[in-house]
Amino acid sequence: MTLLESLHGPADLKRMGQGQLEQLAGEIRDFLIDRVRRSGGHLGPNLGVVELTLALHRVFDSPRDAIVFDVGHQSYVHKIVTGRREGFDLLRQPGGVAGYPIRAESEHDFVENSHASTALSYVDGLSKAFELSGDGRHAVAVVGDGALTGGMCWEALNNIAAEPGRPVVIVVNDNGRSYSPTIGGFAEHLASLRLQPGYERMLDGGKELLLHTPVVGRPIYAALHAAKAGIKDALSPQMMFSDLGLKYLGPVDGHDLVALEKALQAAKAFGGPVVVHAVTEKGHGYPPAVNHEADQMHQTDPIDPETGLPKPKGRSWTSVFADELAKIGGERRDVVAITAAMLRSTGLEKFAERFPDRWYDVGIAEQHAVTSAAGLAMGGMHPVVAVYSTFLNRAFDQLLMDVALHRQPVTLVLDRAGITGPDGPSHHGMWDLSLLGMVPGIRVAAPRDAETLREELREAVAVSDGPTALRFSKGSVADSVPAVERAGVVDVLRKPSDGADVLLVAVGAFAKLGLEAAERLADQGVGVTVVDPRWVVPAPRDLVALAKAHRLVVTVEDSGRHGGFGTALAALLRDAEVDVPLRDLAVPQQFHEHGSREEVLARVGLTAQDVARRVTEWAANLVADPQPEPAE
Ligand SMILES: Cc1ncc(C[n+]2csc(CCOP(=O)(O)OP(=O)(O)O)c2C)c(N)n1
Ligand SMILES: CC(=O)[C@@H](O)[C@H](O)COP(=O)(O)O
Ligand SMILES: [Mg+2]
Repeated sequence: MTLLESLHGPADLKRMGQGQLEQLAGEIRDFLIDRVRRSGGHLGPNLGVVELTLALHRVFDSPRDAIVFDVGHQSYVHKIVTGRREGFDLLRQPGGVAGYPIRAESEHDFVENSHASTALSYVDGLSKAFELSGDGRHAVAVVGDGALTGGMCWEALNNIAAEPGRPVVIVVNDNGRSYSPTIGGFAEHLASLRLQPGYERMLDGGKELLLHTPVVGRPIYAALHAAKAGIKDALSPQMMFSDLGLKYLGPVDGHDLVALEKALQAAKAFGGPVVVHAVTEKGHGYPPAVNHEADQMHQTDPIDPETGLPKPKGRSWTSVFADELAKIGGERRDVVAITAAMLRSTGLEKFAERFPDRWYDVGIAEQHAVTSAAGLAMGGMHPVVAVYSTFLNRAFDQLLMDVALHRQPVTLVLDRAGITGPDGPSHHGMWDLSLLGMVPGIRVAAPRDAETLREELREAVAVSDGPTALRFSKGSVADSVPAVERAGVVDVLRKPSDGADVLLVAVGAFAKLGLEAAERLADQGVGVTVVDPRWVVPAPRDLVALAKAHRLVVTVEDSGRHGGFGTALAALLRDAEVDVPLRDLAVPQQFHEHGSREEVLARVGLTAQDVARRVTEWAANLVADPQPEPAE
């Protein structure tokens, strides 16, 4: 039996000797590589925290002590240590362990939200609760150097530093990268600390020397020890943490189990807020990850054992956007691009390569990204801010009050809109249409294929009197879906020659799903007109006339139902006093567990078969008359 097989919980870990721990770390690395190559996932980040996680669970007593992982994508080792090794056979799949902490999975898991920069706020709150309950529990945050570029971290630090008696342990997992190298002044500060390896060791060495120097050694040591704090600050680089009043321990080699345990024990005993600065390497122990030129396998798809590379996928929505924006950049010098630490994965890399002085990486700081964009727009630029749909939530007030209130020409490109899949409930892009529908003056497009993405992106960056947004799904771009005719700004995708009772309005990537449903319904004798509104906020008025010419309107969208497109179109028809019944099919307003995109869509009833079945039910209830008004 391997040590990994004998590991059923943190207690087993605490009984292991140094040699066993080193062996266990190797077995865990082999296990991670094997499982993640098969299922996909965050291989790089988790290989980087093997020793750190083992040390954390040996020094602290989870779940009595709360260990909170920021983002949570680096919690695989934590899951292995807390008895969930078997669940990795179906990592990020239904029935297997999630790729992030899940409270229902284990009492050792505290935070499920994968949005970055929250861990310090959680441990601030937890430590206050532990202090009030007086049971001496520790609140420990594991926060990456990337997450530390998020504003919430500094809001939390401002509070944590104000309470010198509150035992908060902040473990900075510093591997120098988010996806790509972490940017900004703070990242440079951390780097300067990394470059002062073990000035603690230097101080300890001086102490040993003096204590062994006869006669004069001890008095000199005593004098220096009394002045240690001043000496240390003089020797150590200017440190933000200590200037904030936080005890700083480090930098510590994040792959040295002994050093890590020593630092964490000191932090645990300190009795106040303390930062342990662990220097780690993303992908550590696996050269294909360490040397991975783009992002050190921050997130890898399943790897083909034949080629040793991720399995090829179709052309992505992101790549279509990337190419078109780069072309636009050559035509429009005012167009600039902003990323929140996700240059490649949001498709801005090509633009950045072609226009090196017209793009900005602001760190994991979506709020700052949007308001900075408002500033760029006020200065005469047209910023394109590319973020994943779910992360726009973070910057809603900035969009509403810093961009839209000032009618600034900022374009948001929302990748991963709709159900994403393996990254679970906090990653599905199901909130953007509900949020954007509240923003006065914004115009939002939902392209259905590559051609409409190109067209609607150009239309968006041509708008100069207010914000615009585009939303498209994760993964491979939909096959081209041609229009058979236009009705104003609306594309008609299917129009039965013998008329139709049902108007099916399919939003964005769901155009193809709408057409497939219409074919199923035609086989059952139900006539369906399928249209793509293209611009979905505000709902286009051309849909009013189309609705009047049918007996039932059905909308289908890859977005949350509450405040979605269906809700908006129902309001438009109501205001136009059109009393054709409308039924809206959308993502149920709940948190949806991980699975593949297809599995989750099937789970929530958004397949062509589901749509056809629901429309059949609704069409069957249509009264015999009145006949629809003739098309205008
Ligand atoms: C608000 C928000 N924006 C973007 C992301 C996407 N994201 C996931 S992990 C990551 C990088 C995190 O870097 P770091 O905190 O240094 O952790 P590491 O991967 O290096 O362990 C990013 C940008 C996110 N999870 N949350
Ligand atoms: C943890 C995180 O926010 C991302 O790394 C997430 O896994 C999205 O990955 P995709 O880029 O594959 O959608
Ligand atoms: Mg990092």
